[in-house]
Amino acid sequence: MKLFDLEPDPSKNLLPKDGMVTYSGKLFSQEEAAFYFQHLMHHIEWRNDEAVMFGKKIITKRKVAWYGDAPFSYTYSKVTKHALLWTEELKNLKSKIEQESGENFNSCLLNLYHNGSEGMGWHSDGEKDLKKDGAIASVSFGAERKFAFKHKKTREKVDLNLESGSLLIMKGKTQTHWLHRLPPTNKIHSARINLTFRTIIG
Ligand SMILES: O=C(O)CCC(=O)C(=O)O
Ligand SMILES: [Fe+2]
Repeated sequence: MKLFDLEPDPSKNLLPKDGMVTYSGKLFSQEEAAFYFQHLMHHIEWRNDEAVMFGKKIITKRKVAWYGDAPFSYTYSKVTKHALLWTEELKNLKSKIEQESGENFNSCLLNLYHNGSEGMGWHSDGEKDLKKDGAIASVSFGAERKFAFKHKKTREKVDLNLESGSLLIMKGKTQTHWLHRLPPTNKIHSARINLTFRTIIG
């Protein structure tokens, strides 16, 4: 019997309804997480993200990169991007996440937040290029940040902390009924890298 609820339980749904979010906690040791953080920081082709907001093209401070099985084109924040082909390390990460989640992925969006001033606003990942109700696996390395969900109708909120080396999975109707965000904070002065493994349909 588990006496204390300190360990994350990957079979527990964190959402009260209308979707499924599970948190596996730290899947990677501190050494592995440090290795991947450094490796990704230096070897990923990071670019400032372009988005269209209120009809104007803006460039975000956050950096992004997009990798996959094939040079897919993908429309995100109203701008079309093309995937680069997997690196060895990304392939290794993908197979570990596939084993752990029992899901398959064919692409990955990476985000680099240089410090707490950079975040991502409320959104859901329901773009038409994504498999409908497909699982999205989110892996974090570096600074621990808060992550939040908000129900689109009832406005109920669910928050959690995403630790370095951790895995979060969103699936089922989550993107239909819930928004999520990475809130900015003035308490964090170091970088975080996030990878979201996804399934693109051609
Ligand atoms: O950085 C994160 O944890 C989430 C990123 C995200 O929501 C996205 O890329 O769609
Ligand atoms: Fe997202």
